[in-house]
Amino acid sequence: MKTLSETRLFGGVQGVYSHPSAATGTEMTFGLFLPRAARTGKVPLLWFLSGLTCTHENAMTKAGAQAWAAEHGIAVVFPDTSPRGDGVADDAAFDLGQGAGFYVNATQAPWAGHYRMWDYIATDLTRVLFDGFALDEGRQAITGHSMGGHGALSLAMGLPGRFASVSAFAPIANPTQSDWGRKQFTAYLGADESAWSAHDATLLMRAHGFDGPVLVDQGGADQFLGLLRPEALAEAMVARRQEGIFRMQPGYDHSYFFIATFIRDHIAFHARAMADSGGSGAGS
Ligand SMILES: N[C@@H](CCC(=O)N[C@@H](CS)C(=O)NCC(=O)O)C(=O)O
Repeated sequence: MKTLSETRLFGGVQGVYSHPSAATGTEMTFGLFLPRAARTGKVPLLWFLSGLTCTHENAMTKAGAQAWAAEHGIAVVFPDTSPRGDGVADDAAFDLGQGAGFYVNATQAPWAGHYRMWDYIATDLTRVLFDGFALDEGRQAITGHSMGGHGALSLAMGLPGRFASVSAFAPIANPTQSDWGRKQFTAYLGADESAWSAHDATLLMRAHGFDGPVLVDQGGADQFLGLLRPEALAEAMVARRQEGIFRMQPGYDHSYFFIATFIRDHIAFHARAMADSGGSGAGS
């Protein structure tokens, strides 16, 4: 692992690091905020998965998470959204290829070689984080925005027991029924739609839900509402009797201004759930 930068803020440290990933076969960059408490003991970890076109940097610099993470004594990791580099397949469209990994393991050419973002998050980056930093593997939670909200919800429901809580800002909530999903799943996973359902938050919610609290915020003036399909997830949460809160926020769009407005609530929500979850030890 290489340290690219470490900068003091809110009494903690905002680091940027890179490391070789066996999952993607590339060098990957991530941001990690460690609160002051990490100097003397292991702290809980919140994952923040970003959306289309983002690198590790967007949420790290624009979401405003660190002030509240420092207050609650929790770390926040900001992973990249895809493998990158000259030897990595790409597409001219902003919603496919580099910056648009969709948190799946691609099985189709030309993507299968490097686009393994599920394994990257679930396994590779997990080991780098818990082996390299003062983080409590038994206290993890996950959030994300848009494509990253899709990633957070599908990883949380796909890896039962791992995350104490899950939240999302304007998630791509029902990708198997949206052009933000069908296009990418066809490219990465192939035309057989049976391989897609493990990556659709609405279908996962209908099938088994999440064993813990869920918080979803959606802007009412989001320019991508038709692609995000929040109503499908909200209906599935009610049908499942899922513990959780779905909030429509009138007037808010899809931007980081929306995220920055509500991030305080999400950090407090996850801090509470991770404190309740026991911690120290058996993270899976
Ligand atoms: N560039 C796209 C929109 C991409 C977009 O809105 N990306 C969101 C995530 S889905 C984002 O976080 N962008 C980066 C940023 O705002 O910093 C378009 O023009 O339609």
